[in-house]
Amino acid sequence: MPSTPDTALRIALPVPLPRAFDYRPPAGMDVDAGWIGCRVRVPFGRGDGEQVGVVVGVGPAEGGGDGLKPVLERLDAAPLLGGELFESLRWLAGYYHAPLGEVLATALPGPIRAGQPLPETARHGWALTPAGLAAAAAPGRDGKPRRLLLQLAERPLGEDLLDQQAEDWRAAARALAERGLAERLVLAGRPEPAPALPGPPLMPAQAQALAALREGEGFRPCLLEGVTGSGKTEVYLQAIADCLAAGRQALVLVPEIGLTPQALARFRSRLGVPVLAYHSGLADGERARAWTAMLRGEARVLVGTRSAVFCPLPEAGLIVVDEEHDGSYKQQDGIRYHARDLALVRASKLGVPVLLGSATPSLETLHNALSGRYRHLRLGQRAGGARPPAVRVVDIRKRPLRNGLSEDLLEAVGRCLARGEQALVFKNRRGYAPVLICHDCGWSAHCKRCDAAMTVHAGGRRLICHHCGARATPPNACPDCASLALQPQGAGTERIEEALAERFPEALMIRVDRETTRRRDAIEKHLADFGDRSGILVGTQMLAKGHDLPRLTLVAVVGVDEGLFSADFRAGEKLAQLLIQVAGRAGRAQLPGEVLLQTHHPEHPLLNTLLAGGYPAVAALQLAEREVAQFPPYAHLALLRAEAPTEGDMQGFLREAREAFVAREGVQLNGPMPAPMARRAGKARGQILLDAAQRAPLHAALHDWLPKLQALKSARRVRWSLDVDPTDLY
Ligand SMILES: Nc1ncnc2c1ncn2[C@@H]1O[C@H](COP(=O)(O)OP(=O)(O)OP(=O)(O)O)[C@@H](O)[C@H]1O
Ligand SMILES: [Zn+2]
Repeated sequence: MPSTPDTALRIALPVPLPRAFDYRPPAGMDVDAGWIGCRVRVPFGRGDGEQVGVVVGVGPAEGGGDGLKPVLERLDAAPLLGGELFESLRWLAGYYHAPLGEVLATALPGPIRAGQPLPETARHGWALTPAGLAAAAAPGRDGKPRRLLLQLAERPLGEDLLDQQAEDWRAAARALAERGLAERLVLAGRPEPAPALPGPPLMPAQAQALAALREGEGFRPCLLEGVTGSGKTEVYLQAIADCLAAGRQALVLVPEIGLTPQALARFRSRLGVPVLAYHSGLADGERARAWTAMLRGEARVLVGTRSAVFCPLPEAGLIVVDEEHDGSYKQQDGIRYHARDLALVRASKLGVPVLLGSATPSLETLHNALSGRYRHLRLGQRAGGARPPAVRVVDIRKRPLRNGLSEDLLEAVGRCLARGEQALVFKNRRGYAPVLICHDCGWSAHCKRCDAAMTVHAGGRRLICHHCGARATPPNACPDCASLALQPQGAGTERIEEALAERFPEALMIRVDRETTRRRDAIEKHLADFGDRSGILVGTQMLAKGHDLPRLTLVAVVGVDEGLFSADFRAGEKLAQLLIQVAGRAGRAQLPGEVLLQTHHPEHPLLNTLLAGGYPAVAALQLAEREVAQFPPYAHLALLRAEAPTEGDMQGFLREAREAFVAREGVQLNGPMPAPMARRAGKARGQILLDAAQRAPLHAALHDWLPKLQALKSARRVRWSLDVDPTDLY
């Protein structure tokens, strides 16, 4: 459209205001729809403040063009956020009731958001210098640098190919560069496809799933429900290979702890094209490069965690969401989006299949599959001849326990070690023991700032609050009754490790939890050190998925009971998922596996259902309960959370929020009520829960409510947020 004096550019800025801002085009420039999706630099705020925003509209200025400030600079010649991605982000802003400017800022990698030019995405490689060639011809000491030197003597190699061969070539390359033997350079042309390793021939169920996926055209949401070890990843790999052969790009989302070097190496060795990784552990520049390489179509496959769902897919062919039930797909602050749900929306706008895989699908997804909205593909058996593990409940009522471990469990570990195999003792909690309790009066050590017990660490010498990180020294005597009978209650991983070491002093043992594995690759290192030697692994949920340990034949679960009784309506679903996932670590190869569940409640319906019918039976039971109670997926929720230094401010805001709510047919407002954890880090916390049988009235109600909340004076004294489809009610 030709610019008139009134034409304005509507710009979304990364500020917490739910509107776009009008600016005048730069002097003497015509603007048209081609500006939409481009970044611009604009004056904003007082003085010479500036912001980088994205043009979201072009048209007559609201209230005339007078007085509008001009755009300072257009940063992109062609739209950065075009077509589908832009539409999907608009959907996201609408659905989560978040300002579009903040959504766009969340979607863009840091340097791009900050207005930097798009990074260079040319492929880099390594080649030998003349000195390097001479060194390669001469004899030398063997080692990683030497092996790389000999490889490069044959021809220069791209970094993507080097990545495909070994994760740790960079240190060797640096060592060669420091000695002037090799140098990094830009490679011309497209990557030559590396030889892809062939996969095993598919089993009939896998072949059927793949055939069903190939059927039809356009958007096809599919649930691939396959028991652990049934070969879901093989199906993804074949589907991705199809997609690549058709000349299209694939996006694979994996959970936070699923993006292991092992997993990446499997994708890389099997696909024969560079596979980019995308996760929060990457440097900003690397993320910007991966994002841009997808935008330019140079990259064909990207495997990443939650935020990878924002990668451009101009030539999309497939989206895979592995372990679709995993909690890490939901962002728990800022814009509280669910990456799986956004993946579905993107696939539908892109007109491509989306494959949701899990052994333990979320009840939301399962409900969609059972009601026919998604195709339901099943893999009922383990691949490669592995049998499902035998599961046994160990009743520990009135049985003596050694540091929380029953004799049955210890004997099973002993038998496993005697066979020369590996045992995993799994506890869904870290720390030496959960709480310090006075055996005489019942006093327990609580965090001064949170409504939570502190956890005993370091063999009893330290208390840590796992909610705010506060540390304290345990008192010598009970502050309430002066008794000296202070005892740690319950068994954490440290204490289990101690108990096992006492019983099996000779056994090789490692503990894998957040304390021992701060770094992303630490688990891998632990497991590599362990190798396939016989021994005991003690761990928390970090070990529950993803890892393939062929000699692991016994999984013993301690502390099942904590998950059986909880206020959270999702607790049963989460416990069943965790038990199935951790049980899935046992007996994945040729050796048969055994699983022990140690509990005080052997009659609990959830455990019995799980034993008799596996996850599908538990899911059916839970779905029936949710239907009766009208919880998701049979109802839709939105949660308004508020926290403030004083109880009064928090309650005042929630009271006014309730008054500002306009009643709407089909939407129930519950509260204000205290949050399940009513104090955290010294702040009082409360909430209001909205529920509705239908989404539309819920969203209409939120749409009316939000501007009123923003206008409340009391809102300035609290921190508040709105969570659409909350996954936990804390
Ligand atoms: N058709 C097949 N023939 C032989 N072995 C197979 C076949 N498909 C998969 N496998 C092997 O079985 C094991 C499990 O397969 P895979 O990792 O694909 O399963 P999964 O369902 O993705 O596992 P998880 O439970 O970790 O999600 C792997 O070692 C894999 O190489
Ligand atoms: Zn605390």
